[in-house]
Amino acid sequence: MTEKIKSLIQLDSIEPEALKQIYDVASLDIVKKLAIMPDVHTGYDLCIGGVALVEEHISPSFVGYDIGCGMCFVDTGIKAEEIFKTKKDREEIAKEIYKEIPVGKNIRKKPLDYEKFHSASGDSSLEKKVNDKLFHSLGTLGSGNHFIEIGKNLEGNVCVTIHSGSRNIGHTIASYYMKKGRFLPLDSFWGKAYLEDMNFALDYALENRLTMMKIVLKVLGFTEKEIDRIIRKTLINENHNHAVLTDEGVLHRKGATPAEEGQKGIIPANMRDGVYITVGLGNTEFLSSASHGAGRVLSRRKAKELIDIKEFKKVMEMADIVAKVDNSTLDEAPFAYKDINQVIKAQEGVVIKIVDQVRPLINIKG
Ligand SMILES: Nc1nc2c(ncn2[C@@H]2O[C@H](COP(=O)(O)O)[C@@H](O)[C@H]2O)c(=O)[nH]1
Ligand SMILES: [Mn+2]
Repeated sequence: MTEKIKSLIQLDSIEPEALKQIYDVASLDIVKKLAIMPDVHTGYDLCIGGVALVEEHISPSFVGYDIGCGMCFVDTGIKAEEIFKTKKDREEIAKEIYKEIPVGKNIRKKPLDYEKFHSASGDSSLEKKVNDKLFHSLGTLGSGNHFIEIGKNLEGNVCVTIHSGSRNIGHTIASYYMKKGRFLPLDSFWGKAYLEDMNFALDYALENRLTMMKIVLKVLGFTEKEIDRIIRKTLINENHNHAVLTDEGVLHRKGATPAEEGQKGIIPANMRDGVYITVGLGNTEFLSSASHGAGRVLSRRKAKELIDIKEFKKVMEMADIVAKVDNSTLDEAPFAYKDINQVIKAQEGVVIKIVDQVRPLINIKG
């Protein structure tokens, strides 16, 4: 069983609950291979930071509730000093983004255009539930650690990163299919239906992030033509929770950045340390995947209990980042996450190489 597991970090350094999930999953006959990323922590069924190659079956719980959660990034090519002369300029931009993009549990007052959901299950009550939220949820951020971050890369250019998923749409689809079984045969009615409906949620997640990206670029003062050019030339938009059909089996990523050879990716650290831009090395030993972040060291409850708000305010002020820094975001403080340097060290040169780094100037959270 252990020969199926390939881990980018020492197994004995992993929290016991996540380790139990790793052994449970690896013990299943239909699981051919399991790769563990350095940001691994306990998840639902398959651990977060787990990539499982499964024979002829697809698993709704291995993909998880936030189908298509992922990252979106652009480099505007414009120097930060040209857009932000003062801190006040950054505060104004943050205010404007909060006005234009619903965050937390909020959704849009006016619906946006999107293709209606027709479920492959044929279940009209599932369709209604999804369609009721579909058009008002597009271009909305969500809560927790979903974020919009405007930063400055190594060249000094303004870059934008967005972390969000398929909102309530993916959650509704995931909850529905999880009741149909832990593993659905690919050639069964429920297997085929889940695959199709999951793909709908994956596309929706990509569009959700892209919609927000266009709004942020508009708020930053770019014209439609400039926005099209920035997106055409520099966009990275990838899902880190998904299942993909491959010749070897069904590849499930639960919190892992796709890292096929030459594929660009985004690894976020935390609201102080920003993001890394990566290129995949296509290392099949680790199922062509990398970490999707730093990963938590403190649960939300423990973070609220243990982190000193004064310390949180101090480090964010020292880094000169415009952000919501109060009790509501205490569980998102940099100390709630693993040290990103260690996480990068565990995978650089093995599954990815780093090509850029972006330091935050503005951070938006729900
Ligand atoms: N640059 C930022 N990175 C952040 C922030 N908040 C969290 N994070 C990182 O993102 C991943 C996402 O994890 P997921 O399981 O929810 O997809 C997390 O592990 C952190 O490393 C932020 O505000 N800015
Ligand atoms: Mn995510």
